[in-house]
Amino acid sequence: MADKLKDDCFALPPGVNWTPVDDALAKLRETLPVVAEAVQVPVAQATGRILAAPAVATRANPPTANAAVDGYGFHSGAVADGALSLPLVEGRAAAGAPYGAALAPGSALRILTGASLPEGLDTVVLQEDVTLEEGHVQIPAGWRPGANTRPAGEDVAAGASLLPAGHRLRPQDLALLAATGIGVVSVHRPLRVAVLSTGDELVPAGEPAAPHQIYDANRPMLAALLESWGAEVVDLGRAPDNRSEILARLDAGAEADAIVTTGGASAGDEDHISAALREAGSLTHWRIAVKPGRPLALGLWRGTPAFGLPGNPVAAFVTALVFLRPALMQMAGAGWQQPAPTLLPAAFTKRKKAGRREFLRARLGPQGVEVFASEGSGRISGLSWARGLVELPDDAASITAGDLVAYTPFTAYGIA
Ligand SMILES: Nc1nc2c(c(=O)[nH]1)N[C@H]1C(S)=C(S)[C@@H](COP(=O)(O)OP(=O)(O)OC[C@H]3O[C@@H](n4cnc5c(N)ncnc54)[C@H](O)[C@@H]3O)O[C@H]1N2
Ligand code: MOO
Repeated sequence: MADKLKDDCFALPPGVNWTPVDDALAKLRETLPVVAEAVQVPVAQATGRILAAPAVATRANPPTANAAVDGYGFHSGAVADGALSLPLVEGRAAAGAPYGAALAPGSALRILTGASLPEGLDTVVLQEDVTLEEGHVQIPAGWRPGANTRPAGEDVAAGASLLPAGHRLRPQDLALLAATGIGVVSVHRPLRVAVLSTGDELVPAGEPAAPHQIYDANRPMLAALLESWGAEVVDLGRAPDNRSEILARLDAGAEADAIVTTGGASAGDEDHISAALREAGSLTHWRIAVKPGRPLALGLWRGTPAFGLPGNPVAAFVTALVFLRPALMQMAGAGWQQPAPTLLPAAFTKRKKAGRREFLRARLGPQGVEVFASEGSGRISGLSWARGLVELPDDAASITAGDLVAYTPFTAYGIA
């Protein structure tokens, strides 16, 4: 009957077991182990790497009490309150060049920013606030004992916990490790992830293409995503829709820690990825109740986790963020990472059916969260337009402008 046929490429066909998003995520989280071993690397090479052990300060920061400004120092306990005229001793204290003796009570010393405070000096007056006359420093009233000094360890005490295992090191973390005496850190080696595009129609970017051919958009996108998540990419290239060719590439990918493919995840005659995983008896999940991305195929290929992402670039991108990223982060030693969305007012109207979660390309505008004009899964331009995703719940929903919706910026998915 014609009225049973729907013009809806996202309709959930009856009689199929659709796995809810949360169930598929929970299964990945339960089953995927940490596979990246710990290695020792110099701090200067550790940005983007994941700590394999907690980092503990081996030294205080700052290691000694020191001057916060360029000026003149003295001991507050050895002088009266109010304006002072103190004899200036010879020499000075500078960062890296300590004074090397105790300062005589009642005298003043030239001291520069970062210099360790010598014994007998606990207060520094800014050089702009004093005058020098006949070997004396004239200090106006109003100075405070201890002014312009930084106590030892005010930032970090020796032995303090700095960062937990599983933390991904950022440039500023390298400063913290270096400052607290750490030269070498224990980090997980990067995960090696094999990437394969499948489809007879695919041509690499920049090459001549016949009208029936399309450019391989997924592989550069996925390789860049993986790199920004700290993985090393093993490029398996693109395979035609040929079973034995695809099996050979999957075998090559099994040398890596994980395999990511796009295309051939659905149920068509040329959908070899889902068929290969099914025939190997290792397809653990297929058909997720999600839009876009429902033909996501999750399984093992010769013991290596394989993520068969859908071919449509929008579906490949969304499933990479939602399923692949937390899974790889866990395997890499960073722990399961699912960003918590922020509730923000919608600047759109939308009705959705029950039974599947939906992710829309979104960005923030003056009226709230805007969504891309089309939900088409081949509309790659919407990925560049967007700054994040809106996640609509599994249940039916009717959203009108001003309703709160769950928005997650791409930055929370580790994309700059
Ligand atoms: N009978 C059914 N047909 C389809 C279903 C279904 O459940 N039943 N699901 C639809 C959905 S939803 C999606 S998403 C697609 C994904 O299917 P595949 O993973 O098998 O992908 P392909 O058929 O190979 O390709 C889909 C589409 O994407 C283009 N593509 C593929 N690879 C790339 C690439 N590397 N760069 C750019 N574009 C690519 C390809 O040319 C196709 O246009 O299946 C629906 N069909
Ligand atoms: O899941 Mo398929 O998501 O067109 O878009």
